[in-house]
Amino acid sequence: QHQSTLYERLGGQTNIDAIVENFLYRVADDTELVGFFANTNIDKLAASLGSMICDVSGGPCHYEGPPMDRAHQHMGVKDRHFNRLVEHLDAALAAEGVALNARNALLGQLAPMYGDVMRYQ
Ligand code: HEM
Repeated sequence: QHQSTLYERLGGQTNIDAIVENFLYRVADDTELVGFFANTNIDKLAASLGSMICDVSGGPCHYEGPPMDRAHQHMGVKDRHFNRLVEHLDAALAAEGVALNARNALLGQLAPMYGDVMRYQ
């Protein structure tokens, strides 16, 4: 049987880009989170997130943005913000047709970044 990579199970880059868009709309609609992104270039953020998801899912990308501790330093991120963001990502994955096992696999790749995201809060 064909062994598909997580990248393929996410639907490749076209669907990853749709997932990122869907996710960013959910964040924009969340009054607890949107303020963090007030000074962020959303097009650049979308490209960076798309590259990171491609990279960690085994796709043909290499994330070249800043490390997660520096990218999030001194934002005042709390656990509840982190959890909400993960919920929005899971909802975006589901809305773009990603199966439960692939959703959990991607979230499992991102969850270990918690320590880095929180390092300089
Ligand atoms: C595992 C969890 C997370 C991952 C994988 C992640 C990933 C990323 C990535 C790849 C970037 C782009 C970095 C760049 O290219 O400059 C970024 C930026 C950003 N993240 Fe996260 N993030 C996570 C959690 C969070 C949380 C919990 C918040 C706050 C609610 C947050 C808020 C932001 C903001 C505001 C930026 C933009 C910073 C700027 O304008 O330069 N992130 N994140």
